Amino acid sequence: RPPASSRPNRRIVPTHRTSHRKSYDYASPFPLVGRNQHQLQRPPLAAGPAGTRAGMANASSISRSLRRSLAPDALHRLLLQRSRAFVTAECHRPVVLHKRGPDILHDPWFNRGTAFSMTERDRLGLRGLLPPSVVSSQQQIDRFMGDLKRLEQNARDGPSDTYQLAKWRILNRLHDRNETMYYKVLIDNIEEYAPIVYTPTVGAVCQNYSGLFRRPRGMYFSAEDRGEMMSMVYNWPADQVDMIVVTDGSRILGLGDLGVQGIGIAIGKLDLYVAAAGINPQRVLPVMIDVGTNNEKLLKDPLYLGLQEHRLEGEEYVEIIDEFMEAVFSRWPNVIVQFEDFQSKWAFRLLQRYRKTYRMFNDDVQGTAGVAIAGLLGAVRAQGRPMIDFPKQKIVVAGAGSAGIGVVNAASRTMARMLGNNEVAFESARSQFWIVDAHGLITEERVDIDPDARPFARRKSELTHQGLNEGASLIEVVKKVKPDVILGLSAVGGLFSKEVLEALKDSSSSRPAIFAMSNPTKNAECTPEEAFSIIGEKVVFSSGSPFDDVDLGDGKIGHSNQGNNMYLFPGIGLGTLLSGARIVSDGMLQAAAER
Ligand SMILES: NC(=O)C1=CN([C@@H]2O[C@H](COP(=O)(O)OP(=O)(O)OC[C@H]3O[C@@H](n4cnc5c(N)ncnc54)[C@H](O)[C@@H]3O)[C@@H](O)[C@H]2O)C=CC1
Ligand SMILES: CC(=O)C(=O)O
Ligand SMILES: [Mg+2]
Repeated sequence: RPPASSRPNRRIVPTHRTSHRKSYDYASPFPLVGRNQHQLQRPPLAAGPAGTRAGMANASSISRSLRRSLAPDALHRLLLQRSRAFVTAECHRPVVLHKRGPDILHDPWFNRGTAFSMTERDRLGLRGLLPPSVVSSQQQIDRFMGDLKRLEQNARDGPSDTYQLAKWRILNRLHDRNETMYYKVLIDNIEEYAPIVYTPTVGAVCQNYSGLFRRPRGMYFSAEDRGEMMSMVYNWPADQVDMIVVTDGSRILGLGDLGVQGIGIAIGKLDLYVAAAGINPQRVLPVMIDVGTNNEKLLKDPLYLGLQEHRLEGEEYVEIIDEFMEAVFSRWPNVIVQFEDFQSKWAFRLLQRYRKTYRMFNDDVQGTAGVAIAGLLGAVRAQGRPMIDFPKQKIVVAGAGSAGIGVVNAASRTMARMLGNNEVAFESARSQFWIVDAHGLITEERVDIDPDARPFARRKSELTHQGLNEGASLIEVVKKVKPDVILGLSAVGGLFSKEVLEALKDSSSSRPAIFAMSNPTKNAECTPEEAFSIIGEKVVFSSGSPFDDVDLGDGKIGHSNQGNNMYLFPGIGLGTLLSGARIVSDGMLQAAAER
């Protein structure tokens, strides 16, 4: 290792192979960081204070008699001059670096983080281990200072948000230092810290990721990496990877397109794989596929760490995902890939494209459905009815995206199975669902109906009988249908308004159920306080992000349950891994939900 005085400015030369070492002698015109850039980034030089290594080295380079004969300020000037000459000379000598890839990123002597140039990333085995954007050291400092200052400001959710982010940061730092200890803390306190490493705090983390970014975790594949992915996967240090959670950042929780910052959700989900399913932390890999972002704010943000261009679409997009899948399965043929928070149009298409070939599943479509079915069956039991009554439940679903349609698809199949698994059973099961999206009730009269929603569009004949029309509002639907359950996967906070909840009082169920499943907390369709205060203690309540139970007085508690795919995906991954299943089938998810 070089002397302390010269560390930050040394040029970095990979010498992991002897052949490289030979060719990189000091005289060679080494094409590393451009020399100019290197000099521009050099901090001002000064003699180290007496007593430090740098100071001692320089002081001892002046003879004792000269030191005695000089006035203190003259001696100081001379020291300064000599130390400059020394450091400047040192700066021009390349560092002989015996490390590659993550080892460099974890070494504070050599790590430059996002300031590593693309050529350095290629030479040092770092490609894919950092977000794609290359920033200057000044930008790195700006990001750090912004983050430091943010602690003093109120973030999106008010003061408590800042506090949660601070907790996340402390946990994250522990993860950087000692992963075993991190997971022990998480496992022993899972109820307390799941809301920090996962929803809701992970939402704020993703929103602020470019500011919070310190050390990269996971891999980044960008549109610029086309044709390189097969070799890039070998930059990951683990020979065995069991679980990958991949996102393209296009729909992070209910927060929309967060681009490269969505990596936070993949990290959070994998934390739960380790803490809840006992997957070896050395065998998990969070992945971000950066194909740009359509978030105008991020496109203009100088600190944004992803590609600052609009999202790729169409075949170009699919080719990138194809290349990624081929690359990871070629290096780790037994890996399981969980797709997470892809916007709905791609969630369904990619699931259909890969599900029969690769060990993969889509958590938002399939994991959410499994958890919702488990909750719906629990609600039947809470009504004191036998499970076989499930196909009689009337369910209104607000939201027809990947999650809403995923739930309706899978829940109707569960009903149909209970009814005999034939065509009549499917038709009967279908008619138990009313889907309302941003344009109201979806019926077969809907123009440009989404093909995934079409099978569940209400038939014209049913509409007259029910007194409903195409596009009917959620309130109208709840009033007319008197559902047993209203289930929100709309990402619209407060959608289950006072009027909707009042209408639910007329439910035909003895214990109507409300599943306000949208995340994070602010996007919940209603709070448990609202539900219990309007409908009363008989309501069964569950939400995507955790809420406290409600004190109903007289020693009664209104239980606030959590309905989140986190109760399912770790088990799906673990089960697939242990069973050696070649694909993740619908049957596996149904079985998991029923268990
Ligand atoms: N609790 C859980 O385990 C999970 C929760 N989610 C949450 O579900 C939400 C939606 O996710 P995606 O389906 O992927 O999103 P998406 O954006 O594809 O779908 C949202 C749907 O809500 C509809 N919508 C918008 N405004 C509406 C309104 N006023 N009334 C009724 N419907 C309205 C839209 O038309 C669209 O169909 C997100 O907030 C996400 O966090 C998603 C997966 C799992
Ligand atoms: C929980 C989850 O997967 C989501 O909100 O997208
Ligand atoms: Mg999700």
